[in-house]
Amino acid sequence: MDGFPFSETICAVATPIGEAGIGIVKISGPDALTSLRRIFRARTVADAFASHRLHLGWIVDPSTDQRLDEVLVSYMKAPRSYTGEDVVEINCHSGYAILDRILRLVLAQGVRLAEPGEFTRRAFMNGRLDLSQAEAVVELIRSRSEQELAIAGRQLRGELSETVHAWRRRLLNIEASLEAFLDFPEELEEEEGSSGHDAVSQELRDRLLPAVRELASRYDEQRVLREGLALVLAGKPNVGKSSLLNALVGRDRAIVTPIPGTTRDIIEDTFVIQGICVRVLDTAGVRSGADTIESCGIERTLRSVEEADLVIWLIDTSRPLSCDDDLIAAHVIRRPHLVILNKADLPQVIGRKDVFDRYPGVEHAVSLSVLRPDDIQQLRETIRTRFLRDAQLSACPAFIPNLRQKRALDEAASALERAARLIANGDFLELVAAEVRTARTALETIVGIGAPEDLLDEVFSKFCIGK
Ligand SMILES: Nc1nc2c(c(=O)[nH]1)N(C=O)[C@@H](CNc1ccc(C(=O)N[C@@H](CCC(=O)O)C(=O)O)cc1)CN2
Ligand SMILES: Nc1nc2c(ncn2[C@@H]2O[C@H](COP(=O)(O)OP(=O)(O)OP(=O)(O)O)[C@@H](O)[C@H]2O)c(=O)[nH]1
Ligand SMILES: [Mg+2]
Repeated sequence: MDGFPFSETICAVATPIGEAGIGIVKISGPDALTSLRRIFRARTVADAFASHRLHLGWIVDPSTDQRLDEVLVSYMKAPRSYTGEDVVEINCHSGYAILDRILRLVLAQGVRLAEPGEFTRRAFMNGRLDLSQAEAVVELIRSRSEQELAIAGRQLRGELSETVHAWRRRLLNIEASLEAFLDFPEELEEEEGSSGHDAVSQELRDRLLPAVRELASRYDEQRVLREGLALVLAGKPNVGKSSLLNALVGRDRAIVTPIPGTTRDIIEDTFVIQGICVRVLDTAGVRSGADTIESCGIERTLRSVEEADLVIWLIDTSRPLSCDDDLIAAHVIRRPHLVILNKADLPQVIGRKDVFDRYPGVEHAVSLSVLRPDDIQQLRETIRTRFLRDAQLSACPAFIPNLRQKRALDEAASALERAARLIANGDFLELVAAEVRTARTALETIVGIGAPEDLLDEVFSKFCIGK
């Protein structure tokens, strides 16, 4: 990546590559307009390229003068653009060959291909958005549910940034007071007594610390709203796990056969219950004496059970319980779980009592047939009320930090705690000041102030090309 301010002009396809109504090739940097001029013939012969207007014309191959595609082009002159640089967008027809051809024509003008997230990284470097807003852009793109979208939207609008900036200003004020105490210790003692200390100590311990902690705690409490609920379907072979996956997501996602051991690997899909995303994992049936491939699958199943927010353990009630069920039970009971007594439509060999007697740790069991749509509807309702209610109730007012932000908040909280303790013990103010500074620096990484290169690399590597 070249130095700031950037001298290189970058380009990328900003839309999914494939057949679609329109595709966009985006160019940003000092040579954006010059490179466009070489490959664009406006329909009307106006030489001046008005900024923030759409221009209709043709993309032409300058070496052959062949017209390739009729396009609409926009030019956004610096600094009034997304990146803060000169930006050109070519709105062409979308298809593999045409997008590839236009992109290569742009590259041939001395423009280089953008790295993932590089447009947004430039926007960040030019002060168009801060780091938490840049992260919000990715999270907005990744959102699959109303809830995720709402959180990303709040972050993009700068809600987190405002909170962090307000805390930062207060910490800067505290640092200034501490400096003053250090420079004029006699004034502090004579005129203010220890009240100066008290004010600082109260501000740190009673106001800032609880606020920072509260925001950090939302990550653990409401992570499901941000990341979705990880739901794992587990059970012996042939109990109906894959049938349940298909029923929940409403399409034929996994292969279903009467042969036990059909699913060998983890199959993942998502569905949404009342605005909350549920990531559902169908797994290989657990049984002893399986072949090598199947055993690997079983190992994966047990691992995913450990990581699940909720495990649905399916039991086939038309067959007796066995030692394979005991093995599954041992893993499932330690996790939040729901037992499904499946195949209720068949003659029943075991009942609810058999399960509760054999596995005292089981908390909740529902009897149903995965083949009946009404039963699936009922199951969605059970998942919602039993496992998502808390999340939904507390959803509306609160912003929820992501993992990176939570770590920064934790770091700030620890430093604030140490600072408050030092000042209460009457320790050296230099030490207090150092902790306050540590807290401030941790908070600053959230919005990207003084963010080191590798942090930026990490954040922007999550972006797609063309963003
Ligand atoms: N065609 C297109 N659609 C798009 C984008 C884009 O880059 N191109 N966006 C890309 O993500 C999003 C819109 N976000 C944008 C945010 C800021 C600016 C922008 O030009 N900001 C200038 C102010 C412009 C003005 O003065 O009116 C600025 O911040 O200085 C443009 C798009 C979604 N849709
Ligand atoms: N009668 C009846 N058959 C069911 C029910 N649920 C699933 N089945 C049948 O049971 C068989 C096995 O279903 P799958 O969904 O493939 O079972 P699985 O648990 O994914 O099996 P493995 O992938 O082998 O672990 C299929 O023939 C399904 O049609 C049910 O509620 N009632
Ligand atoms: Mg299966």
